Formats: sequence, structure tokens, C-alpha cells
Amino acid sequence: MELEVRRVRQAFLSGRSRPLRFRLQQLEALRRMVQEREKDILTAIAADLCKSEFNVYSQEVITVLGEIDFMLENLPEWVTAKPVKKNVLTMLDEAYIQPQPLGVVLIIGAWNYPFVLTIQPLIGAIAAGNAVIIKPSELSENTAKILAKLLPQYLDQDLYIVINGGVEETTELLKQRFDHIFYTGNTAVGKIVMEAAAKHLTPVTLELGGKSPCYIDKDCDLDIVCRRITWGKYMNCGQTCIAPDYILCEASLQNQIVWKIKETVKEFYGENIKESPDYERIINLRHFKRILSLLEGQKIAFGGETDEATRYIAPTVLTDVDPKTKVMQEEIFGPILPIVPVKNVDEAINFINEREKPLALYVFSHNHKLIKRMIDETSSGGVTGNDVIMHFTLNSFPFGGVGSSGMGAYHGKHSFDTFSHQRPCLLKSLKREGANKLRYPPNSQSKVDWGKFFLLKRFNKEKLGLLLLTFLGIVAAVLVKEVSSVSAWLPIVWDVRSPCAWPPHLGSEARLCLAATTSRK
Ligand SMILES: NC(=O)c1ccc[n+]([C@@H]2O[C@H](COP(=O)([O-])OP(=O)(O)OC[C@H]3O[C@@H](n4cnc5c(N)ncnc54)[C@H](O)[C@@H]3O)[C@@H](O)[C@H]2O)c1
Ligand SMILES: CCCCCCCC=O
Repeated sequence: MELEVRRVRQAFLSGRSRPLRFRLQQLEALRRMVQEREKDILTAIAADLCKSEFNVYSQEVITVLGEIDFMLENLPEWVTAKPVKKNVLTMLDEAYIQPQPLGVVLIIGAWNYPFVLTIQPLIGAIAAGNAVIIKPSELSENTAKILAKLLPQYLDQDLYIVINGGVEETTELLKQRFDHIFYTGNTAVGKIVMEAAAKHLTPVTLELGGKSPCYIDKDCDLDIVCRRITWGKYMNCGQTCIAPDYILCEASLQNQIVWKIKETVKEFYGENIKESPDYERIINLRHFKRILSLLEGQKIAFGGETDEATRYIAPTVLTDVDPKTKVMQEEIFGPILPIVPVKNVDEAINFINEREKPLALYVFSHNHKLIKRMIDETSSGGVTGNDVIMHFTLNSFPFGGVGSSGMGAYHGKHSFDTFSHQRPCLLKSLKREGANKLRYPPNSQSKVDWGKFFLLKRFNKEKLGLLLLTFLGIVAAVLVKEVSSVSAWLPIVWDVRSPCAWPPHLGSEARLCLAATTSRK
């Protein structure tokens, strides 16, 4: 492991990942990989999650291709240095921000969307000029294998490497020193990652999970609401980090919601859900058993059928759920949808705020003010009003959690920023030393006053008056010069190398500073 990380660091230190042209070439190669090896990629993901190739394409491949295109289009602008606003002490200098790569990045992927959740951060890391070690989730083993096989065929083999393995390998990897760690997965492992990173003071992006609430106001179109929730909840068999985890609504809405979701499930997956190509399976037996244990003691309104051999769990809705029960204590990450009755929106807001900050929040209502209030009075990684999941698809949004649902964000420009250091660069001349007298010792009240004047724009009325007088004096002098062709005494007054006793009210150091800044127009 140590040797592999060293090899990648050597490759980074060679400097070849930095030029814009190289980054664009690598991103184009990645796009070629996705296009030329589409069939292999679709087959692998489909096998891991019992998913139709149509669904793999629309849930994962489209996002990856869209992200690459977006990077290729915008990267030339993002990599350029951006000039910044200057203050009076730096107004003659060059001041800009130069984004630079962080170095060697570790990306630890998740299994539920094993392609997009591994490749989308990789796109950002390449775009920002880094070297990358990719550790796909061992739970989606077919995707892990295909990534290890294909990526070296298309990308630089020393700058971007795949290391496959489970907890043991990840633990070993985390002992190494990286310049950034990007982890997607559960909160418990997120803490392990952060602890390991702290040993080297490595910054982390943690894309974690949580229980994403869904509030349904009585003022809404329940048919549409239930169709959208059914799509987001049962897609990928509920194994989506931003799936609506549970519903909060007034008790009177419960039966209608149950009935409408049931009807929609029939519309989406047919009478025999097991036969539907659009309905996936639980990733492994451990998760299957964990999800089943959440059903204990619950009132199943519909669904609840299971088949251990194929890890099938039917779309299920639970009603009148007690918030103290297990299903409301942990992220479900499966096709079970509890409904927790609340009296009104106030109670819903309190309910959300009493718990860990979720990764996503959904609120459905015709009442725009109510949606705004919900947004203003709660916190979550992202919000979608009157729909679910969709904020993930907009790459102008930063995607990420807050509090226990994660830290940092990515997608589009936010990925580029996550994997870049925004380096402030100030380039001064070795001339104009006079201007610096103001900051050199010995200090004095006069210097402090001038510092306040120039930097804080705190005007001492008396001094401002004197400065105005000085300015008027200069104007008068110029006029006198024009009119009477008096020989050029003014430049001597302003020559920093020949400080004179004018203006008389200033300390000599302030005079020097004023002279130097005014003389270089
Ligand atoms: N925020 C997001 O974008 C996002 C996306 C997908 C999943 N998730 C969250 O991920 C969770 C589901 O994924 P998961 O946790 O089953 O993924 P997982 O078990 O596949 O773990 C993710 C990675 O962590 C590594 N890992 C696991 N245990 C480890 C340990 N003890 N030490 C070191 N490394 C270890 C694995 O090898 C894997 O590469 C859910 O909570 C979900 O909400 C979040
Ligand atoms: C179009 C659906 C993509 C959903 C990706 C969610 C990522 C977290 O699990």
C-alpha cells in the first residue's frame, strides 16, 4: 500500500497532471472509456444491484457523461487565475487567486450507485490536476472489478490507480498520508475516516447519510405528490442516500397517502413486483436482515413481502409509526416508508430540528410561503420543494451534507473547488519602499492614524480637512504652474527619495507614504 501511494505521489510530483491540456485529455479519455466500454460497465452495475441496464444508464452513466462534458466546457475558465480587489497598500501590486491541485487524493466510493459515486469525484479530482487513488466499495464487487480493469486502459497508469479490497485494505490505506480524502458511505465509517485523516491533518470531504424527512402539507395535489415520492423512495430498492426516509403529515392524510402510493407502485412495477425489471434487490444478506429487523412491531399498511434467497423486499408503507421505534432511529436505506403523524407544520419543524441534520429534506405544498418557512427554520444538506432527489441532478448545486450527514460538497464547479487549493498570490515590486515606512517600526500614533485612514477608511475629520487642503494646494500649484510657467517644483515635492517638509501637518513617515502612493499613477 505504502509503495503504491509513493508511486502515485512520485507521478504527481513529476508535474504532468497539472497542465490544462493534460487534464482535458484525461477527461476526454475517461469519456471515451464510458462510451466504448458502456456494455461492460452496464453489465457490471446491473449484476451488483439486480438493476436493468436502462436504469443503470439513466441513474449513473448519464450523470457521469454530463459531468465530464460540463468540466471540459468550463475547465479552461476555472483554471485561470482570478484578479482580486486590492486595498490602498497593494493597489500597485499584482493580486490574484490561482487554483492549484492539492496533491494525492484518496476517493473511497460507495456501493449503492457504485459508478457515479466513484467516478464523479474522480472527474473533479482530475479536473483540479490531482493524482488519485480510487477505492471502490467491495460490496459492489463487479463494478469494483470493471473499474480496476478499465481505468488503467484509458487513464495515466501512475497518476490514477484503483485499489480494491475490503475493510482491511481500506484501514491500511487510511494509514497513508494523502492531501485530501473524499469518502462516501455511512456516518460511522465517516468518523473512522476523519480520525485517520486527522493524524496527517488531511482535509476530508464526507458524503454521508441520514434520515431525510418528507413533509406533506394538506394543501397539495396528493396524486402527484405520491407519484413523486414513490419514484424516489423505491428507486434502487430504497438504497439511495437522498431517498425520502419517512413521511410527516397530518393523521387525516395517512390513508389517502397509503392508497395512492399503493396504486402508484402498481402503475410503476405491475401486479407482480418481483418480475419488474425496474425493481432492484438489496445489496447483501446483512443489509437484508437489518432492513427486516426494522419491521418488527410495526403496522404494515401494504407490502412487507420478502424473499431471502433473492434479497427481495417489497415496497412497504408503515402507518402510525412511533418515533421511538427502531425504524425511526436509523437510516432505513431500503424500501420501507414509515408515516409519522404530526399535528401541523410547527410540529413537523420541531420533529426535524430535534434530530440529526439530514442529507435531504422534502416538502410538498401549494403554499410557497410554507415551503419557504420549512427551508428557513430547518437545516439539511439540500432541499427540494414539491419533488424528491432532483437537486442531485443539477450540477450548479453543491451536493453534500451538513452536521452528521457530512461535510464538504461536490458536483460541477464545486468538485473543482473541493479538490483545489485557492492560492492567494501577491506580487510586489522591490521599488516603492517609501510606502512601506508606514508599517515598519518604530510605530507611532501617527502611523496608527494613517493605517486607520487608509485601511479602515476611518476618517478623522480634522485630518480629512487637512488632506483636502493639501489636495487643493496641489491643484493650486498646478494652476500656478500652468499660468506662470513656474519651473517644475512639484515633482520634487512628490519624489519619495527627496522627502520635503510639505505638507507640514503630517509626520515624516506619513508624508513619505502619501508621496509614494500618489506619485505612481
Ligand atoms: N452522501 C452521499 O452521497 C451518499 C451516497 C451513497 C451512500 N451514502 C450513505 O452510505 C451509507 C451506505 O453505504 P455503506 O456504509 O453500506 O457503504 P460501504 O459499506 O460500502 O462503505 C463505504 C466504504 O467504506 C469502507 N469501509 C467500510 N467499513 C470500514 C471500516 N470499518 N474502516 C474503513 N473503511 C471501511 C468500505 O470498504 C467502502 O469502500 C448510507 O448511510 C448512505 O446514506 C451517502
Ligand atoms: C438520478 C438518480 C441519482 C441518485 C444518486 C443518489 C446518490 C446517493 O445515493
